[in-house]
Amino acid sequence: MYPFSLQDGSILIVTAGFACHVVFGRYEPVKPLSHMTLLVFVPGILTTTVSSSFSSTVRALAFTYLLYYTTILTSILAYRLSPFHPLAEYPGPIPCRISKFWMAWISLDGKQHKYYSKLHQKYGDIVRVGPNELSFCDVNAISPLLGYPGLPKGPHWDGRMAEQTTIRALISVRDPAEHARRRKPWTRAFSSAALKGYEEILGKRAYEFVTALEQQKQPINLTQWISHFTFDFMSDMAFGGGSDMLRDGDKDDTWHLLESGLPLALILSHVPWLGQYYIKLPGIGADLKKFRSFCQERALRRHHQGSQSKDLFHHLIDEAGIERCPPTFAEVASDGVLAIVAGSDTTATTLSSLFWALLDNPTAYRRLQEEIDRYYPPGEDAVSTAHHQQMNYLNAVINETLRLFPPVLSGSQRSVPKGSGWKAVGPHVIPEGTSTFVHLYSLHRDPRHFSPMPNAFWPERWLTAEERRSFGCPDANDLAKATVVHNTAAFIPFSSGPANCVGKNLAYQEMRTVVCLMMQRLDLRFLEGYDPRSWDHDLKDYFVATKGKLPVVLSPRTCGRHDNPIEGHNDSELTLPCSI
Ligand code: HEM
Repeated sequence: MYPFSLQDGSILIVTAGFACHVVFGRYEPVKPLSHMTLLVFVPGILTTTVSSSFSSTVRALAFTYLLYYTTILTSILAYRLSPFHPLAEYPGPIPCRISKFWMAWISLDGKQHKYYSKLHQKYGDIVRVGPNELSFCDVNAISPLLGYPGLPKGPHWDGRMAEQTTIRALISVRDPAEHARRRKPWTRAFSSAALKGYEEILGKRAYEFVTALEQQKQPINLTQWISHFTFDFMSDMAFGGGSDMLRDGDKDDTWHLLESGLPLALILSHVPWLGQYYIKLPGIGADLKKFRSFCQERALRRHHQGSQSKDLFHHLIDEAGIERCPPTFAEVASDGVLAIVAGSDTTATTLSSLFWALLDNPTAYRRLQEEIDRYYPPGEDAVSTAHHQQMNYLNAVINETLRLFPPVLSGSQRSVPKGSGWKAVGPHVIPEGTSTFVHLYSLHRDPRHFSPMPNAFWPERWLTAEERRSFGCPDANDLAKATVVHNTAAFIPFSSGPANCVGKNLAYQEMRTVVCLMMQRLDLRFLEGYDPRSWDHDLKDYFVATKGKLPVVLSPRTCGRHDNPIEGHNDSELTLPCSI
């Protein structure tokens, strides 16, 4: 080694730095041992080439590491910003193009959906939001990216589910063939026949929920009550019970564990290789780890108890013995955790947003109340699903809520597999190794698809002009003159294609049942002093949205039809169409 001059040694270090960047770019090593080798051992060995030029080993080490890291960083920076990068043609802010750490930083405050939305307004329908990632606000991208055969799930799951080293939850299975195999029991679990079987479990929980609400004499935080209800219901479905948050509150801190782990999970999804460190460090992500082991323990208990009813677990574990190759317990346990996370927070967010929107829009509240009173007058069983399909206004209110506040605000990632070459999305070529997603928040509020008032809660947009008239909308005539754009192809709150939300029908059933029962039996109003504008402000995007408080005052309805309990409230959104 000693014959090296400082110049020769430096050239060697710089060359090794470039080589290191190439290795990272091509093989994307994630294991800490690979990182140690490339980032610690290699420069350590290279120090010997320059040590004779320095008065001490410490100085030689400092020089080598500094030069090595500077070379790597310069090389990465130059490449990612250069016209030679495969995504060079796509516009995006410089920090996004340089590193995913930027998005990890931006997403910390839960406002990444707003950030992406601003980027789409500035840069257009396709934005480069990471060195190798594109966000789409383009209805024509839905089918190529998400539809059949679509693209496999993206690497963001590698970080999010890092501790699931051997068996992964369905949502994060990246191999399409394996994903299709794992999805089979889920599809059966949400067939029409299976859903019919869940009516009893749902009805029982919904009655408990609304009865408990009826007893509340003081103002309540409705989001918390709804969250506890959805959690109890999904626990019934996934683990045959074991949770009674409605009765006991969050005494085990479970809901807190679920939501407090979300910001870290989002960071890990932006920088997936960090996941390998997260699983090894005992203090990091304790809440996330605790929540997952809590669910796993419930799954184990449910497995030992055996079947009490045909719940979700019954189908997932294949208790009926239908599958030739039944899923393993490990697979089902990890899917049980998924059922709780995917099934409770999403519906809780939608239901909470729905009641917020109704209370903020008295005309919509009144119209829905009238419809519910027509189909479910006093004495009528409001948890029966018999009328759900005919209830156009109810379905319009749910869809309008999902349009404005999709619980997965920024959509779910896909990636163009390495070795596949590229993927065509209309006239655009998306090179292999690129991660992509359709940004739901931007797409759902795009005036090219939803107009007028793309940012306003206006359920009437989901009705035909004829239906609008049948509701006696005073705005119907004015709207007949306005151009109403309503492109349902751009409405994908449950994503799309072979890996979309498999629980969609259960979610609709649950939301319709709860809304009908609550509005049959309760009047709601905002607590005086509550500022409705805080809802949007408090809504945070941690892949699954989290929401703020919704303070409401409840009063039992004594007879079926009531005057609008919030008559006189300033209903600014709904006066707008008349002035178009
Ligand atoms: C309003 C309610 C809900 C919304 C808006 C929603 C939305 C979504 C979205 C956007 C995805 C990602 C799909 C993708 O990767 O493309 C997803 C996946 C999933 N959801 Fe839902 N979800 C809801 C309720 C539920 C419920 C009640 C369940 C029941 C357990 C559920 C179970 C799942 C599962 C298992 C997946 C993974 C599907 C797969 O990868 O094949 N979801 N959901």
